[in-house]
Amino acid sequence: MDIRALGYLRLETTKLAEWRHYALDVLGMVEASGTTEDTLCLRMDDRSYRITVQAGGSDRLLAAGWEVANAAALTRATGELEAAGCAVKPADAAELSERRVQGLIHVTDPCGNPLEIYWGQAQDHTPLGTPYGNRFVTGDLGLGHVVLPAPDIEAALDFYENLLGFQLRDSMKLLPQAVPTAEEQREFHWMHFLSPNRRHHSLGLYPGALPPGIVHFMVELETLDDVGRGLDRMNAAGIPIASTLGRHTNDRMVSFYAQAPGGFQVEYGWDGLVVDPATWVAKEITADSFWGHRWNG
Ligand SMILES: Cc1ccc(O)c(O)c1CC[C@@H]1C(=O)CC[C@]2(C)C(=O)CC[C@@H]12
Ligand SMILES: [Fe+2]
Repeated sequence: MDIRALGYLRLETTKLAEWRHYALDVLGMVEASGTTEDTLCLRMDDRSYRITVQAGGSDRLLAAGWEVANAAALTRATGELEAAGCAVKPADAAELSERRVQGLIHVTDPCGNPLEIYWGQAQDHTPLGTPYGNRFVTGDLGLGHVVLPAPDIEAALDFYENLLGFQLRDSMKLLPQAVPTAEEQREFHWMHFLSPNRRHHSLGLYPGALPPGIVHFMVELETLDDVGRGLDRMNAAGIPIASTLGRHTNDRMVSFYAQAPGGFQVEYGWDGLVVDPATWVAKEITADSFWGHRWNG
C-alpha cells in the first residue's frame, strides 16, 4: 500500500480551553480556519490543518490520518484492506468537507486504533505566522510521529509492515515494568518504530494499552533554539515536563516530552534522522537515548 505520510491527528478533549492555550501559546501552532467554538483546528505549515482538537466527553485520539497520493491510491488501499479482511468505511460528504479532503476511508488497526486514509487535503496559502518565529519540519515527512498503544504487538507490526507497507526501522525491548498493561507476562516486550517515508519513524507501536489511545505525538522544529524556547514556555506555563531533554539513539532526535491536557505526552524535537529507505536495514536499539530523557514519575 502506497501510504506517503502521517498527515493529521484528530483528538477529543474534555479541556478545550487548556488545549487552545497549550497549542497556540506553548507549542507555537497557529489557529486554522475551520475553528469553531467546539473544535480547534491547528496549522503547522501550508496544509489547512495538521491537528484538530474537538470538545467531547473524553480525552483520546479520534484518528491518525495517513495520506496517499491520489484517488487511485485510495481505491487500491481500500481493495487491499478489504482483501485482508479489514472493515473499511468510506467517508460521507459531510466528513469529507469537515476534513477538507477529497477522498477518505475509516479503518481500525488490529488493536482497535482508529485510522483514516485520505488524499487531497486542502492547502492554506496565507502566511503561517507562528507566534515565536518557530518553524515545523513537515513536507514529505508528514506532521511528525505518533506512538499508538498496541497490546497485540505482533498483529500490529504485521498490519503496518505487511498491509500498510511501512518500513520497520528499529525495535527496542521494554522491560515488564515499562509495560504494566501488556497482554501477557513476558521477559520483555518489543516496541517498534516504522515509517512509510524518509522520516526515521512516523509511527511507534507501544506494546501495552493506554486509555487515551495515544502514547505521544512528536512535532519537529527547525532549530534547537525553537526547542529550547519551547521548553522555556512549558516551564513558564507550569506544564509538567514528562521527560527531560535528551537525544534518542534511533532517530538521533534531541527532544523533551511535556504532558498534554488529558493524559498523554507531546514530544518536541529537533534534528531527527532522515533515512534512505532503499538501503535501510532494521535494527535493535538497546538504549532509548545517548544522553538525557530522564522520565519523571
Ligand atoms: C526510544 C524512543 C525513540 C524515539 C522516540 O521518538 C521515542 O519517543 C522513544 C521513546 C519511546 C517510549 C515511549 O513512547 C513511552 C515510554 C517508554 C516506553 C519508555 O519507558 C522508554 C521508551 C519510551
Ligand atoms: Fe517519540
